[in-house]
Amino acid sequence: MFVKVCGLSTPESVQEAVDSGADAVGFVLTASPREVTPEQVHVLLPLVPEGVHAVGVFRHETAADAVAIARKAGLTWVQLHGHRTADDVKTVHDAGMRLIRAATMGASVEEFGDLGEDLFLIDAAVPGSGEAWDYESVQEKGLDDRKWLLAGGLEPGNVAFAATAAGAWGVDVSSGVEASRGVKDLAKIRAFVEAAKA
Ligand SMILES: O=C(O)c1ccccc1NCC(=O)[C@H](O)[C@H](O)COP(=O)(O)O
Repeated sequence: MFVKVCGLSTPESVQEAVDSGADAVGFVLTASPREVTPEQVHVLLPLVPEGVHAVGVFRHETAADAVAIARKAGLTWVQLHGHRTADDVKTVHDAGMRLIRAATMGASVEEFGDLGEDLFLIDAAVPGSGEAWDYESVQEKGLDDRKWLLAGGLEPGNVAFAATAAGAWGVDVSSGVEASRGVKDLAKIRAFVEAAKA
């Protein structure tokens, strides 16, 4: 099970995610209680070993702006929330970067299609809100062999059930490993990664 821990902003939380075995870590470079600057990401990046994807997360930015900010931060992966098109995927790939494209269950049939992204993510209506949803309902979307991540309201206690119910290839978490909004709980990060990997 691929595991991404998102919304990291301190050396301790990045180190804990990496040591716990996370496959990817996310840095929120858009308006959020978890927002970090490209300069902060630069300081945190040396803690992320080769093989663990470091991802810049964006919501309202254009793909071109996201690429520019990610480049400034030293990142080669971007995660784009919101309505996105094949042109956005091309913009990211033309920049030599890789893309996690995020959608919600309310997205159109086209948005649920494979637009060429490297990973697809299905999230709650409001990203980073900690809201759980009907994970099993994804099964009706026919994602079959797609590489996709489940997100929204996951936590150490429900990740195994949720990933199984949804048939997810991987999982992504932020709120469920926090002590309070924007403040990561190191023990919860470890418990989450262990539960997901188990
Ligand atoms: O974390 C945010 O505040 C955020 C803001 C804008 C776009 C994306 C954001 N976060 C994305 C993530 O942290 C994950 O992809 C996912 O939404 C986590 O959901 P949850 O575990 O329910 O917080």
